Amino acid sequence: MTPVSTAPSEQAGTAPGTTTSAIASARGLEKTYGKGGTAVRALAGVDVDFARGEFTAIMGPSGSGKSTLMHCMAGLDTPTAGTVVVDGLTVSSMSQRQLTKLRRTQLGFIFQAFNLVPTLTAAENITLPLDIARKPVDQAHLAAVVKAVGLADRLGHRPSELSGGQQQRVACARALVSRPSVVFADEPTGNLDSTSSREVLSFLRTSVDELGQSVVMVTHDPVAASHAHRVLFLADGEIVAEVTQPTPDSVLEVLSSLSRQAL
Ligand SMILES: Nc1ncnc2c1ncn2[C@@H]1O[C@H](COP(=O)(O)OP(=O)(O)OP(=O)(O)O)[C@@H](O)[C@H]1O
Repeated sequence: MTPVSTAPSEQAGTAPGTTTSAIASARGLEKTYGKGGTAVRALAGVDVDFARGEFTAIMGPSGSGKSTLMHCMAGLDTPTAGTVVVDGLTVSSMSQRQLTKLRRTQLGFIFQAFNLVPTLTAAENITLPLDIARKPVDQAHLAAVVKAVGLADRLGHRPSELSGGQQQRVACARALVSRPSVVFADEPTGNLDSTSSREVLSFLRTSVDELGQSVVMVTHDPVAASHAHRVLFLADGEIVAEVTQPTPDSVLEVLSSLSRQAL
């Protein structure tokens, strides 16, 4: 597919999706599911950099490879070819055991389903990854995260006593409490109303701007993507465009251009 026009990237001459100061990168990333006549090429040689201390959104039509890219970056899926490096560690050559440790200690995850443990309080859910990794809780950082998500008065509640938006904010706090190298969020607002979505997205942005976090989010929603610093667009398993300082309108414009090219 021909690349659509993009906003200027950080460096003149830089390919869409690549920057200089990266917390996570992929080079020549390919993923093919299945074999022979039924094989599906989900990623067709992706070069991408996710900048340190930035909020990056990944968009693209259904089936363009967004989740596959995120899963390969986060060690949840194994690439067919290419390399993935996260915070200096070569994820693509790790054993399953090393990947489990990486996910537990270096990465944070937020999914569309909140995946909270129903019998634990909000506070216990937030510190669960540290408890599992047997790491001490940095009380000052925990307090900062809890304050940023606005959950200080809900910490003793169980998930069933919280709204969907509050549950997702607990999941966000859980993803951030261990100061991961990168937080990967897959459609984090897919189950939320617009008010709760806005709260979760502004919290993700705050976690980047004020707590120095790096966040990568897959979304279908141009309004959600406009909270990011940069939006990457996938089509047919390739990065075809990027927009910096996105607005809902600039994101929609690129999406419409991509669907016109697909016709
Ligand atoms: N486990 C799998 N086995 C076979 N094919 C798969 C598998 N996972 C994904 N695919 C295929 O790979 C392609 C990319 O899928 P992927 O889920 O990454 O796309 P996506 O952009 O996240 O889509 P959506 O927006 O619908 O979630 C699709 O054609 C999909 O059907």
